[in-house]
Amino acid sequence: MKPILIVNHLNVKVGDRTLIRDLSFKIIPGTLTCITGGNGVGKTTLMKTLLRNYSRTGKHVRFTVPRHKVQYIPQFRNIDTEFPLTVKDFVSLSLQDTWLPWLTRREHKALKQTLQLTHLTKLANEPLGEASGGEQQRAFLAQALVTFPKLLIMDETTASLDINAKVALLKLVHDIVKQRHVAVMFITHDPTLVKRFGNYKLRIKNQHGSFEKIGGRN
Ligand SMILES: Nc1ncnc2c1ncn2[C@@H]1O[C@H](COP(=O)(O)OP(=O)(O)OP(=O)(O)O)[C@@H](O)[C@H]1O
Repeated sequence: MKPILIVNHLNVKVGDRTLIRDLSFKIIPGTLTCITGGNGVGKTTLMKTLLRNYSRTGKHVRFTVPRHKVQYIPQFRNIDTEFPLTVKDFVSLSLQDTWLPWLTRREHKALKQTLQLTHLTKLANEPLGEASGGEQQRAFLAQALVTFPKLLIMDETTASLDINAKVALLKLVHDIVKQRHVAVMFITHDPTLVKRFGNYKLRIKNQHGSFEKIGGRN
């Protein structure tokens, strides 16, 4: 299957400091790749490097999909609990790329489908600030999914959740990977999640990355 992202002999740096050397791997559609490694090894910096070097022809980082088909959910999102933004409005912030101040029929359809997919339909008109941690994470996921990305990069979005909520979110992500045939790169410190939901694992240690298939999954 044609990869979405090809990384070839990439060095990842912050300033003059090299965090990861000679990294190579490929991401294919419909798979979940877990990125693991100790604190400070460069997982987040790797994701930022990939996005910063987005190119269709690059030697070290090459994407085969347009930039708008790659979405990133960052590690920290601050939500102002006082701000009167509903779940639905928050999710639609990724839409509205036309000059129209309202959503098109197609955008409405995408919004409705995505709210259903992420089990947020009932909460659509509730304030995001009042949603639980797990519900907010689903809203972040929905905001990224509403544009139908081909590659979704998630940076430890489960860090603030308890284990049951983490498993529930990853189960949902895993189902979406299969249903929408999207590729997900997911940074995590949690071996249980890697074992249970990952198709591939990229482990970063001592400035090197090892990329391997997990179990018998594709
Ligand atoms: N903008 C920056 N300027 C200087 N140093 C940075 C910058 N961003 C990251 N670093 C450093 O690069 C190293 C890797 O950071 P990074 O956040 O990529 O690690 P990580 O593997 O994602 O860590 P964690 O698991 O703790 O989130 C750290 O030592 C960090 O302090």
